[in-house]
Amino acid sequence: MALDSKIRVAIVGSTGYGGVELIRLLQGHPRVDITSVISTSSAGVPISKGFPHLTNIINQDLDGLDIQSIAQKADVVFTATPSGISTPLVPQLLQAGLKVIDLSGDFRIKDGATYEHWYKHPAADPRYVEQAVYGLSEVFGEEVLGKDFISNPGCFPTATLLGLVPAIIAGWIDPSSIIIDAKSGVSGSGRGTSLTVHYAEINENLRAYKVNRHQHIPEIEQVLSELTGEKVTVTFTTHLTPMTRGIMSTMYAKVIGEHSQADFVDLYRQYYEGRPFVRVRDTGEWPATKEVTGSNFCDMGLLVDDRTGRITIISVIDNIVKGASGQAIQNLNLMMGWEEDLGLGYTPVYP
Ligand SMILES: NC(=O)C1=CN([C@@H]2O[C@H](COP(=O)(O)OP(=O)(O)OC[C@H]3O[C@@H](n4cnc5c(N)ncnc54)[C@H](OP(=O)(O)O)[C@@H]3O)[C@@H](O)[C@H]2O)C=CC1
Ligand SMILES: CC(=O)N[C@@H](CCC(=O)OP(=O)(O)O)C(=O)O
Repeated sequence: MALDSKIRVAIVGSTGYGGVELIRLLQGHPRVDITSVISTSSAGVPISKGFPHLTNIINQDLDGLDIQSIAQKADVVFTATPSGISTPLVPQLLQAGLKVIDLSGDFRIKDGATYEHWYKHPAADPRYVEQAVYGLSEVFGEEVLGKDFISNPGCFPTATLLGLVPAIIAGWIDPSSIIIDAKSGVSGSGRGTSLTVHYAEINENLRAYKVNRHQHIPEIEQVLSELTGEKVTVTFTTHLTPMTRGIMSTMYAKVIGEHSQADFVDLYRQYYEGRPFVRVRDTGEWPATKEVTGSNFCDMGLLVDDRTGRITIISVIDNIVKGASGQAIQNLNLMMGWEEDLGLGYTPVYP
């Protein structure tokens, strides 16, 4: 491919939050042309009809979902579809010769029985689950290069794993002691309405949900188990907060060995050196969700408590950007061998 040539991209689920965000971000990408935006419910309608903020930005009608048509129009497909939809869809796209980046949870969990236990519907064909590369960019990015099929991580696992991985790999925290307390804005649950995200239910309210049964628990445990070589289980509680975007993951773990606060900050900065999207704060400074809104950054702070022997790590992301569409584009860049941050240089929107 010539240096200045562009690849053609299609988006399935382009009327959802993840899909619309892919359009916003990809419009600024120098090596991508969006050639098909796909909707099962609004085919034939101009995308700007439902999303007036895209008027003059993308001048296209929504296409219906047709595999052969996608294969003619595109080289790469993002599937930003609800859980269960990608299971039969992605194999068809791959068989048609397309490269796929799937934003759903359908191909993240390597063990089919575990997937079915947590997601409550049938697991995907194990051959495709095996083929999928888990695209937590800063940790497994090297495995993404040249691959055809990337399973993009979940939003909570992205914030949480980026906060835990350096200490876990170094063996500086006890894997059996990890407790994670996470909060999300309501856009994390997608564009479909439900009583829980009704304004009167969420405004000025804070609610824990899916306690001990969240589908991201096996995803976090799978990665930590792979990295430590032992079976890791975590306590993980999610909360819904009255904000539109943002995830904050607060993690606690027992420190192993004699490692000071300065040692931990050095460890994290070294691990993420050269990675453009992770920013480790100075001691005593803590990130807030607004400091990453609209961007692909993951900001984190950490503090060792000598009194309890525990460390507290706080990590924030924008759930739709680094937690979904931004990381998916980061994976596209890594897959194609481009600069990791190509087209992703967005400064957070503040305030
Ligand atoms: N929102 C977030 O913060 C994050 C989301 N994710 C994951 O990304 C995926 C998309 O999430 P999100 O955009 O929030 O979800 P939304 O509910 O906002 O959008 C999903 C889209 O999928 C399309 N769709 C529905 N049924 C089908 C079908 N049978 N075939 C093809 N397309 C279909 C719909 O569009 P239409 O009816 O027009 O076809 C809909 O707009 C999900 O798997 C989600 O779990 C992951 C990380 C974070
Ligand atoms: C606020 C909110 O409801 N968030 C969703 C995130 C869902 C998601 O991203 O699902 P997959 O990654 O599994 O596809 C949740 O907690 O279930």
